Amino acid sequence: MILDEIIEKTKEDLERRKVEIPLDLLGRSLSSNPYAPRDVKKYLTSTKDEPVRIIAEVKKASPSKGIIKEDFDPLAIAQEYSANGANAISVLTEPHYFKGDLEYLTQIRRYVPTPLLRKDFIVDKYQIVEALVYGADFILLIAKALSTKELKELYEYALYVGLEVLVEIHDKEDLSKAMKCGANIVGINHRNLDTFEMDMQLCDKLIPMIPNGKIIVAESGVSNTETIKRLSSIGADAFLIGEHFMRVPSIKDELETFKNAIK
Ligand SMILES: O=C(O)c1ccccc1NCC(=O)[C@H](O)[C@H](O)COP(=O)(O)O
Repeated sequence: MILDEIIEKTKEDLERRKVEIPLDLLGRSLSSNPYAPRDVKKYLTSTKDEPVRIIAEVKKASPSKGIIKEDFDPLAIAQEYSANGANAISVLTEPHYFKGDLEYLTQIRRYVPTPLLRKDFIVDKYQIVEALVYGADFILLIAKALSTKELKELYEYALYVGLEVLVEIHDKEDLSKAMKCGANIVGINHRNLDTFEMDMQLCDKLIPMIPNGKIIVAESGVSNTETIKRLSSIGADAFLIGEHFMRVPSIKDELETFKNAIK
């Protein structure tokens, strides 16, 4: 199972990083951290004036597609997203399967004003402190990868250090975990992270089960305005889009089209 494999590798790497830079040392660098996390909820909540919110992803590769973008310049991509109306930017930091890097967060945070998501497989408080130190505003927690207790502990720790959390779900059990931890931002991932199968009808099943007042993010496989219009009409606030933006000839044109899907 690919998700288990990624988590296993993540834990191995983590043990090494914890020896290289122990948590207290990592935490100490926060006293000189120039980047306070922004409150991302206001950036991701759909409003009458700006109904479609976009989290645009900086994504070089993935387990399902291999290398997606050969000539990959994370800063240039993030600058283009920011200049053309992305409400947040998702930065993949997992190195083995997505060819990401934690340093991308810092590079982008230095020059780009848009809020940043650390998109990784977070299983430990150490990674949350890293997210803060490297310049993220919010993190991803994948319900499928964590027990209810782990999810709640990591969620509360993230909020405690000032980071918001996107809690990702794929089925009813995940949703139940997300609600138990009190998630405010719920991401519905159309992609099954073990089989890579896409279920573009998943929001239709899960959104009606989510209590009012939550910010809902539709994740993966979004590549046209019809999907954005349809999912917005049933309650999606925001859309997390990676591969599609990596492959289009003009990010500017595509972002503009998606942002104006509802008028
Ligand atoms: O993208 C994958 O192949 C993948 C495989 C296993 C675990 C996670 C995976 N992707 C992470 C994501 O959730 C997506 O990068 C994100 O939702 C954007 O999806 P897309 O627009 O389809 O690139």
